[in-house]
Amino acid sequence: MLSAQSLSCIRGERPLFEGVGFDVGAGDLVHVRGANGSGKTSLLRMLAGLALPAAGDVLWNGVSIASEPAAYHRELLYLGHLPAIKDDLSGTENLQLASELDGDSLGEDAARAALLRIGLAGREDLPARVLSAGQKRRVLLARLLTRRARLWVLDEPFTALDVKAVDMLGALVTEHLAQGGSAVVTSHQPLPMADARVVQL
Ligand SMILES: Nc1ncnc2c1ncn2[C@@H]1O[C@H](COP(=O)(O)OP(=O)(O)OP(=O)(O)O)[C@@H](O)[C@H]1O
Repeated sequence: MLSAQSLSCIRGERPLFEGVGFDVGAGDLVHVRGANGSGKTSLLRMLAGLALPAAGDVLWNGVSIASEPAAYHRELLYLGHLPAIKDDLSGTENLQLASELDGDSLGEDAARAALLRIGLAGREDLPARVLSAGQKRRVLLARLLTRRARLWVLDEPFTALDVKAVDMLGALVTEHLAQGGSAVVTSHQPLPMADARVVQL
């Protein structure tokens, strides 16, 4: 269970938000909403342990994520809103590299299978630099298939996706929740998945 407790964020001199609190248990989906610049990405970076709150704390199963970061990161999959993929590497290589950075090992066949399922058949070996924006995002999203994590923290995952890919991602999140996973998602659009709890910044 993830617990955001009275989180405050200050950027420069400006308080962005304060007193933000919510819990995310097994099977829960939280939709973080707010205008451009309201602090959604800043909040998600705090939840991922990549930024410290000005006040408040983030707990995972009752323990501050700052005190046991390694244990927390094994349970977490954070996908930022800019495609964090290497342009010179193919989709397959990008997935394998991401897995290595997580301390795991992903076989080439498994990487290819994930890319196939995410709709990139025939594009597996192209350098990411020649992929379209939506295809690059699909490479990033393929990590949802190749890495087991109980908590998904996804920043604008629907950006640049076509209608089919939006449905596919919605189905992946729904499946993850049905298996007892949890997810925190930012999106300017209503989510295609049912029963999201909205946190408004
Ligand atoms: N390191 C920083 N120093 C100063 N200001 C920052 C820093 N990082 C972010 N900001 C500012 O904090 C505000 C919130 O940024 P953030 O990316 O969290 O917003 P957001 O809600 O995700 O926006 P969007 O909907 O446009 O993606 C913005 O005004 C941004 O310019």
